[in-house]
Amino acid sequence: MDHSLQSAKFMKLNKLCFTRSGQKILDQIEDDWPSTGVVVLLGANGAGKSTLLDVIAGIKKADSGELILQQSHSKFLMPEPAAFYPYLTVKEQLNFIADMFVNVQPDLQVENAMEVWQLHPVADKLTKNLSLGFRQRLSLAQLALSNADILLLDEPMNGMDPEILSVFKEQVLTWKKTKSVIMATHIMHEAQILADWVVVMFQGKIIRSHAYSEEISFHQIYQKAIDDYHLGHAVNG
Ligand SMILES: Nc1ncnc2c1ncn2[C@@H]1O[C@H](COP(=O)(O)OP(=O)(O)OP(=O)(O)O)[C@@H](O)[C@H]1O
Repeated sequence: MDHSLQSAKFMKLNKLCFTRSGQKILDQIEDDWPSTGVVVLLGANGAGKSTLLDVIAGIKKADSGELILQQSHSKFLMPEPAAFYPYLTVKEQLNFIADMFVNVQPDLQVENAMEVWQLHPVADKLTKNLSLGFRQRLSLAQLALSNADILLLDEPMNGMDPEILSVFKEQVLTWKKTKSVIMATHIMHEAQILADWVVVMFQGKIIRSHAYSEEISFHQIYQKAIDDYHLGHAVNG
């Protein structure tokens, strides 16, 4: 574990709230996250992970509270499900993203992204006809082309075959040296290999958040966080 991560905080979540139809989807979210490395968000279905990523990305606006970044940063979200222009081919979709984000040698960078994420077999396929695994690859290729320094990944490992999963892990380990990678996932045993920081969400709240040390599994951290939360509630109640 890199202990410098604990001091080099860069993103402050200050009492973020997001309520819809009377449900507190984000309930006074408060936390500080490090400037580089991988922050993993764990939580049951409906805990609020995707909503939090959307608020950080700026796709959803919190009803109250604020997100404070130490400097200005570019952000790029890999949403779940992945979203593309349905009638563009894979190659056209990547060229479109490169036009927006890539200043230097866009053709070369598109080619490189296609190579890394093994997209050549589907280069001329319409994005609407891609399988789940290839949609994830294309979404990750877009993320790489964005050159953003905060990468927000919502369930990135869904549908990946073992070969592309190992490419994914290799890429994340490279990205995390210089970028902040914030990832929501249910695939705990793979995520814990990549993590520097772990966050557990429950019913719109962050109930645990700390630097991650490999001595203890995500499964144990998650279970203990939930147990302690219920115990705290029982004691307080
Ligand atoms: N715009 C909205 N209007 C009403 N309810 C919403 C809205 N956005 C999210 N929700 C609800 O907020 C809750 C949290 O959803 P969210 O997708 O953030 O959870 P999650 O932790 O990502 O879940 P999962 O693991 O299933 O992806 C869910 O109950 C969802 O139905």
